[in-house]
Amino acid sequence: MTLPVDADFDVKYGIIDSDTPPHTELAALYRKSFAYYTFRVRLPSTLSGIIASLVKDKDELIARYGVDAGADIERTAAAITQLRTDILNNGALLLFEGNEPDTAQWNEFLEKLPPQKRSYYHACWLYAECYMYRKISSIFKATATLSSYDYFSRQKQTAAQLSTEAMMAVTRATRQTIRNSETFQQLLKLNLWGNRCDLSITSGKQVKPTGDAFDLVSELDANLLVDASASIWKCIENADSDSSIVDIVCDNAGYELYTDLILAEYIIDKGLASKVRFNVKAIPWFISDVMEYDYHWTLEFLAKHESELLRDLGEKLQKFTAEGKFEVEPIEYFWTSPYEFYRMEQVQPALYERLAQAKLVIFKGDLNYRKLLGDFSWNNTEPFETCLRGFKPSNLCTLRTIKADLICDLPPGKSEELFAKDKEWMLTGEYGLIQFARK
Ligand SMILES: O=P(O)(O)OC[C@@]1(O)O[C@H](CO)[C@@H](O)[C@@H]1O
Repeated sequence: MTLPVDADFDVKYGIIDSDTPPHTELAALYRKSFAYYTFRVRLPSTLSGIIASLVKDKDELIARYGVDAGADIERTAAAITQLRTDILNNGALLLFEGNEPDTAQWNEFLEKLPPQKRSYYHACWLYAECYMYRKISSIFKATATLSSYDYFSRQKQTAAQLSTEAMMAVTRATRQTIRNSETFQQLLKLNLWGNRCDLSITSGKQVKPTGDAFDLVSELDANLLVDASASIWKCIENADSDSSIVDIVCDNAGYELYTDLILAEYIIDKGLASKVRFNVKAIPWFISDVMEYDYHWTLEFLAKHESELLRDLGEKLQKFTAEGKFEVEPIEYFWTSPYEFYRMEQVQPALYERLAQAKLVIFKGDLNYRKLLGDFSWNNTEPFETCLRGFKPSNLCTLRTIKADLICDLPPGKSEELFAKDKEWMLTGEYGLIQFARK
């Protein structure tokens, strides 16, 4: 984390020169936090990337959306440049104006924030970062020609294409599997480490999965700091459960989504559930998050692949989707709201009740982890249950590679040991967690 040296900035915006204090909301207010680095460096770079690709793809966009798109591209690039400037100047989190389905919910949320906490550096990190992605979406939605354009789609598709080798190796290794705890735990871990390939952590730079995925899973066991995979197996193989549904709350497209599909295929093939539901994002989100279109694009990518192995897999998964064994859930704006999950029952009771139908809910990735823990600096040994603050619609687990400075449920001394080796160990995605909470 190389930070810009600008004492004036810190003085002007009241930045505190410390880590996030214990038991405090995470915020870019703390100079030594990852949130500060995110707002000073990562997000401005993400926005520059969007502007650059609008300029680069202008002709293609005009060919696709018509000549009026030319002016919309100019306006959009200007609005995103403004957003970047606002972030670099600790601007306010203003109310949204468009008539998108979630505008009222967002505005109600923003209006309830204390006025002194309604700016990028003073708001809770989770709120301010979600706000930025919602704001980008509103800029595109306000145009006549680009309102349905997914400005991250090319990056997501490239990520999938770059993963072909890894996909072939994993597909080959999983055509004949056994229904047992060991195999299930391996696939769960494969799925966990798939979360390393996220584009928002690199501000959009591609990450190519290399090496044999299953060898890597074994090698990475030492980096798995909490491993509740055996308890998750017990939960899912339990024949007494009334429910036969597993929910996956998805994170990234590309290789990670592929590993979600492989885990889901196993769950269906081995009769561990009759349906796997995929919960995807309503708007382009944290660069690489899965939207409904990405799900179908990925199945099509596999089904039309030159490799017979991937083609067979793609066709099988398309059939699962047509038969309702795999289901993409209807658009749900709660996932792209700023709310922590402990507030779901109150804010979006229908979603809470829907998750309660599942025998297991799998939360993927770092941002979902932040929402489970509520972007809060828990003590690193505090129990997962405590940190969920009562959120437990069903049995739930989290598969998260660690890319942000919050954590819980570690064995005493572990965090200190890792900090002694590398003071940035929480930011690299090299370490992972599989945590579980029984309903
Ligand atoms: O949810 P994901 O894809 O695993 O990670 C999202 C992420 O890159 O974005 C956040 C910061 O911008 C971090 O919490 C995390 O590193």
